[in-house]
Formats: sequence, structure tokens, C-alpha cells
Amino acid sequence: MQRGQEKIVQVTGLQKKFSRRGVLRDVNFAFSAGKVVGLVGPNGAGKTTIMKVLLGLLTTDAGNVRILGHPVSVNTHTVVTQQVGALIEHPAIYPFLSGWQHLQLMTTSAEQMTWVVQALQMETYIHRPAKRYSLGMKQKLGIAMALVNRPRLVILDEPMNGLDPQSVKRLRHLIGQLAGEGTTFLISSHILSELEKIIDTVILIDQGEVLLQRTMTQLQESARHALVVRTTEDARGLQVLLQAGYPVTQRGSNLIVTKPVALTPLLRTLLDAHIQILKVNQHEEDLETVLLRLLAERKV
Ligand SMILES: Nc1ncnc2c1ncn2[C@@H]1O[C@H](COP(=O)(O)OP(=O)(O)OP(=O)(O)O)[C@@H](O)[C@H]1O
Repeated sequence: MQRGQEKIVQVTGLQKKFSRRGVLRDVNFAFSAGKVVGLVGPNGAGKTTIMKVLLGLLTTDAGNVRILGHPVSVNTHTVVTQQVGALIEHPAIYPFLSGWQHLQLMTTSAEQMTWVVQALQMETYIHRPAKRYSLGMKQKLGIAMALVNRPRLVILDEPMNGLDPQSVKRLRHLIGQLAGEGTTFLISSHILSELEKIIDTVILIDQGEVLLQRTMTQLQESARHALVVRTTEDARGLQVLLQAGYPVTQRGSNLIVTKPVALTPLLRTLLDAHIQILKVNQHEEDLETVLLRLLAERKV
């Protein structure tokens, strides 16, 4: 099997109840090494619970987890200790230790520590005690601790929490760079506009089930497209296009045509009717709109 095809994470039939309430109902997914996977879904969908199960931090009622082919449970998690880095909920920070000392808890390699401190731009405060860190500094330290050993799989729960735009950008670059070198990421985030810039696969969780798993390319293909046309004569433009059989509506001074339609014949129809075209734009749903639509469709 090629390395890129190897299933680094494989989750089968996962079920979990908290006080008899089913929180994970039947979770199944798998993804290959080198992917950046987004785990998304509404509050309480089960994302953090899934991440904790992947790390062997929670017992389950049914199902199993394999990481790099090795089974993971609360009793068996050597593969997690050796190959996985994670930041779940809030980073575990000791107030009287410096950031550097936190990194020393994770590795003996000063070279690795220097690399991660530079990569996340933490040089100015890494030797200060963590009790004097801001929320964002603590968050970056948590991410640094997850990455410092250069694990093969990195699990990050809401990593952008508390980060300023510059740090978000830097983290995005770092994730892209590490993924390019073969590191796999599983990242949950509610900031879908940020997430869609880095992930190549999305897993949508709702009410303890996987609603869909798609590559971003597949999702873009299923995204709805609209053609927005502005002309000198809205009302007549609308009439001409409707008569020609186009699915078109008018919104303000825009004519909205839902794709798929070929652009040239549509424009020719307008031009033949002596209607001047001022502007043509193509609008595509973003990740947030697609996912919200899918969730809404599910509730119908
Ligand atoms: N230790 C626990 N005891 C009881 N219920 C729990 C516990 N941990 C989580 N839950 C419940 O399990 C459900 C899923 O929680 P989880 O934290 O996995 O959701 P999430 O998708 O990460 O949500 P969010 O986006 O709000 O972080 C929620 O209804 C939550 O209340």
C-alpha cells in the first residue's frame, strides 16, 4: 500500500452514552495519511467526544478506533503516546512553569523546541512563567506542545480560539507546511471561513452521527452556483431570460441565474434583445453556506 493511501485513522461503529443519553450514535469514518481533515458540526454534536475517544481518553459503549492500524482504547494507547499530538479543549498549563519548561515536558530535543517556538513566533515570552500568559499565548503554547514532537497525526480542537489574525495566518501556514511533509491533521473549528482555507476533507457531525464525509473538491462540486447578471434593463432582462427558459429571479438590480447554464448563449440572448450587460459575476456557496444548507435539509 502506498504511504499516502494508508488509513491513519479508522473509526468503526462508535457509540457512547453519557448517563444513558446517546452522544455518539454510530460514528464511522476513515482518512489517509497526509490529509488535513476538518471535523465540523453544531454545538454538542459530539466532536470533542470523538477526539477524546481517538486519544484513548474516554471509554466507549461500542465500536473501535484504529490509528496507524493499531487499536486505541483507554487501556491500549501506545500508538497515541508515540505518534499523536493533541490539543483538546484548554491546554493543560502549569502556572509556575515557563512555556519552555512546558515544551521540555514533551521532548528532550532543544532543536525541536526552538523550531516550534520560532514557527509560532513565541520567542518574546517563551521563558516567562505561563501564569503571565494571555489566552492567545496559552493557546499557542498548547499548539506548540501538540506539534513539538513532529507527530504523524495532530488532533486540534478549536485551535484558532483566542488567536489574533496574524497568529491564525501563521498557524495556517505551519499546518500547510507540515501537511506537505506528510503530517495528518484532524481539526475541529467553528470558524469555517478559516477552516476551509486549510482542510482538504470535511467530516460533518450532527447528533452523534457522521452526516457526510467529502473532499473539499467534491463539496465544491455540490456547492450551488449562481450567475449574477446586471443589465441596463432589469425588468425586460428578466422577461427575456424567462421566455428563453432560464431559471432566473430578480434581486434588486441583479438577475440571479441558478447554474448550470452556459454563459455565452445566455449573454447572447440578452444582447439579441438589445439589452446592455453591465456586469457578470459567478457566486459560489462557501463551506459555511453548504454545511448549513445540508444541516437544514436534514431537519426537513
Ligand atoms: N463528561 C460528560 N458528561 C456528560 N455529558 C457530556 C460529557 N461530555 C460531553 N457531554 C455531552 O455530549 C454531547 C457532545 O459533546 P461534545 O463536547 O462532544 O460536543 P462538540 O461537538 O464538541 O460541541 P462544541 O461545538 O460545543 O464544542 C453534548 O451534549 C455534551 O453535553
